[in-house]
Order: sequence, then C-alpha cells, then structure tokens
Amino acid sequence: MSEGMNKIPVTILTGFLGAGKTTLLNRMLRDVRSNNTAVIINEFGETGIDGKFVEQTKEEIIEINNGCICCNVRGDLIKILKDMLVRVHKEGTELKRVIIETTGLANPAPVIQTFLMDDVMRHWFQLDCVCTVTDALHLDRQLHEHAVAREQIAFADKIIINKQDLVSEENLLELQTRIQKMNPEAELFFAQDSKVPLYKLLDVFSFSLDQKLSVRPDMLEHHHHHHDDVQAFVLKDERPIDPERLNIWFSYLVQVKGESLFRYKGILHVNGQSRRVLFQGVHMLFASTADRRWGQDEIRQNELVFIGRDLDEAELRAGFAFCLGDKDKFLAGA
Ligand SMILES: Nc1nc2c(ncn2[C@@H]2O[C@H](COP(=O)(O)OP(=O)(O)OP(=O)(O)O)[C@@H](O)[C@H]2O)c(=O)[nH]1
Repeated sequence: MSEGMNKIPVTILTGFLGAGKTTLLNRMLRDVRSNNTAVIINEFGETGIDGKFVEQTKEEIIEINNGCICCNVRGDLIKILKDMLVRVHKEGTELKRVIIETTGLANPAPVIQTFLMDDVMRHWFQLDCVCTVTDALHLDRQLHEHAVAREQIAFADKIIINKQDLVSEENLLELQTRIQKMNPEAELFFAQDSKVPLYKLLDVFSFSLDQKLSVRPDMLEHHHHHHDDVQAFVLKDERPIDPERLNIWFSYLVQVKGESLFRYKGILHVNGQSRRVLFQGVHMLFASTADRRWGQDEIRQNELVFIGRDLDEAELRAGFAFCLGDKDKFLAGA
C-alpha cells in the first residue's frame, strides 16, 4: 500500500466489565458501515463466552482468550491482523474495518501502541477512535477501586455514559463533570443501551496521539499493571438447569455476594426450553433473555462465567450443583 492510500480504520471499544461494549458492538455490526469488518474480541479468563453474546453476523469474529490483550497477547493481535491481511489479499476480498473489543479489565494503552509502534501495523491500519463505554450506575465505585477504569477514561476520544436509565439527572451531571476533569478532550455522550449515532463513532478519525501524550506522556513506554486480584471461574454442565432453583440461588448470591461479583454471564440449557437462554448481570442487577434455538447437532450445555474479587469457588460450584438438581441446598458445606 503506498502512502496516501486509505488505511483500514481500527476502532477500539473499551470500558469496564459490563458497561455496554458488546451492546454497542452489536449495534455497529447491524450497520452497513460494518460490511467487511473483522471483529476481534478479547476476554478475561479462558472461556470463549463473549463471542457468543455477539449477534450472528457474516462478519468475521476472532476471539483471543488466552490472556489479557493488554498484557501478553499483543503478539497474538499483531499476528492475527497480519495473517488476515495475507488471507484477504490471497482471496481477493476486502477488509474495510477492524473493531476490537477489549476485556473490561484491560488498559487500552498497549492495544493503542500496537497500531503506533509496529511498522507493518502502521502501514496498513489507522486508529479511527478509542471509544470507552461506562456504566452510569457503577462508574463511581469502579473509578475508586480500579486503576484500569481510570485508564480507560484517560485514553478515550469518545466516552459514552451508558445506562442513563439507571441513575438520576443529577448523578449524570456529576459523572459528566468528573469525567471531563479526567479527560477534557474526549467527546461525551449520554446513552441508554449504548445508543449513540454511529456516524459519531465510525470513520471519525478522532484519535490523536499528541492529545494522548499530553494527558499521559509515558503512554508509549513499557508499562506494568495488575488486575486488582480479579479472578474468573467457568462452570459447565450438559444437564438441564432448573430455572426456579437458579432464581433462588441468584437472588441469594447477588444479595450476599453482589459487591464482589463484578460480572457474570452465561448460556443456559434450561429444562424444557428449546431455545438457549442468555443470562447475565453486573453486581446486583441480572437478567435473562431467550436466544436462538439450539442447533440440531449442537451440544446443549450450561456455561456460566463469574468474574470478581474474593470469589468462593466451592460455594459457586455448590450453587450450580443445586440448580442442576444435585443437591437440596446450595451453601458450600450443605
Ligand atoms: N439498564 C440498562 N442496561 C443496559 C444498558 N446497556 C447495556 N445494558 C445491559 O448491561 C449488561 C452488560 O452489557 P454488555 O453490552 O454485555 O456489556 P460489556 O461491556 O460488553 O460487558 P463485558 O464484555 O462482560 O465487560 C447487559 O445485560 C445489557 O443488556 C443500559 O443503557 N441500561
């Protein structure tokens, strides 16, 4: 590609666990602007569950599950993109856009660096926008407790204060003031279900390295970080789950453990249901929705992921066993 030719725009979607990134990604994928888009999803823990929450689309979805994108998978990211370029060239097809959804626990800086420091990446790709989605109900606490939540705000060009339906007008204005202090240059949007006009987010080329360096002069330097001792557990079982028991267990779990449960989500195989059930929540708020029918040859199974701090694995497993009819009670020792 010669200088001056259009580079492939790259959108980085970031934001803390459960903020609304996948909701935004799904909206983007329904839009014509996303034809011939490659989607790269990185998630915390070893499960590939995030990809299952992305609506079925003809666009290519690649998951990086073996680590956090901002720590040890930058090499993977570069390799995936280079392989993709070679393949697209061989097939004579076109790659018009790349969208990367980072895990809610990622600092976006190293992902940004990937596109600035690697010569091949710089030649083919151009950062379009770094968009941070925030959860208006939980943001205050997340900013207090998690350095990555603050980094995600600092590195954004566009910040969505999402879930505006869950807080008062006054709270929204407080959040706005706080975010503007942390990152005065970013454009802010208030939204419900990540509904922001997509022309404001795609092909905007709002990413400016100079601006980022003025906020964080050390941005391009090597960096260390830790995940605040956040853990992830995956529970799987092919037996159908009892929805009433699940409700009882979860009502208990969020009341007693809601503080330490940052994010949980799963695909459920529910007794007597021909459809998959998507189940997910953030701290104390959870909901389930009917999804597509199970495929004929698809293995029906429950797959639940928990992300949080100080999680009691034995207790979670006991609760899960209760929902599968293994036990009559669900506390760890019961
Ligand atoms: N009340 C309310 N719920 C929302 C809104 N936007 C998203 N949600 C819900 O919040 C939950 C998390 O949304 P996702 O889009 O999966 O969030 P995410 O940032 O991709 O989550 P992770 O990938 O797990 O970090 C889902 O249950 C959404 O339906 C909103 O504006 N208001």
